[in-house]
Amino acid sequence: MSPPAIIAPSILSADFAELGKACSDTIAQGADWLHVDIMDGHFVPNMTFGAPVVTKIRSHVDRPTGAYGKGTFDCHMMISEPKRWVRDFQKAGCDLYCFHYEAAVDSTAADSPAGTSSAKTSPKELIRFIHENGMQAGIAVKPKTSVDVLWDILDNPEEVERPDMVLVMTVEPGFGGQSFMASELPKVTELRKRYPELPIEVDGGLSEKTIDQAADAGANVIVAGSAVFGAADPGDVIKKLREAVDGRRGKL
Ligand SMILES: O=C(CO)[C@@H](O)[C@H](O)COP(=O)(O)O
Repeated sequence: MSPPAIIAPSILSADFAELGKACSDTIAQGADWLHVDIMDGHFVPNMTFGAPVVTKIRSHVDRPTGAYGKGTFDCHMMISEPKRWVRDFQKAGCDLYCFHYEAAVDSTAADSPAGTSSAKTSPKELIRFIHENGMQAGIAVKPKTSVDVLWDILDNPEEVERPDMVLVMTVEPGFGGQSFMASELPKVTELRKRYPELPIEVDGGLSEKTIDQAADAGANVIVAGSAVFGAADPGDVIKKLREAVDGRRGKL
């Protein structure tokens, strides 16, 4: 059976002037995780914030008691040098460090302090490094990246080098409020067929209007920014997203 729904509102759509309160309110309204979008202005054409802000908002939400637990900080690293920031984000309170496949394999990444450069770091090595630093590891793919690049990584016999979650982007990363790309769902279908128990996250354009398609494909970790933070009743939206996913468990 596919894993249960995990609803992870993206705080990119929250009021940044009240970010700590937005985080605690959203968890109180029924969210499981908080999806924390980290953008460097290089890997994506937008910037958000770094580890110091994560440290501050972390104190507004109780830490999860186990893997995938309530209060998980799911940090989506839209950055060119994912290895460089692993230790900083672990110290800041990140629980799940989700890097982009495209950034890990891009050997044109800028120079970094010794031992921290992402250049020539394979996804497998990076996953191992994230695990060694006490976090769960996620791997994300942009819309133009084929899901075929993931089979070798997911089938790795070395458990410490296998990701705990795959994130399939359903928009081009960089901004909230974009239209959902249903064209990305065959990736989710294929992942769910091969890995019945793998947490599969979808991110971008998820709402009450698009959740049924994503849930039918087999996604169980649902990121929603504008749909949650723009709602009159965020708790009701979170509940409906959860019902759509959990209603399909056992039928996929
Ligand atoms: O990673 C991103 C954007 O790059 C997302 O997390 C968005 O923040 C989701 O926002 P909505 O599409 O749900 O408004």
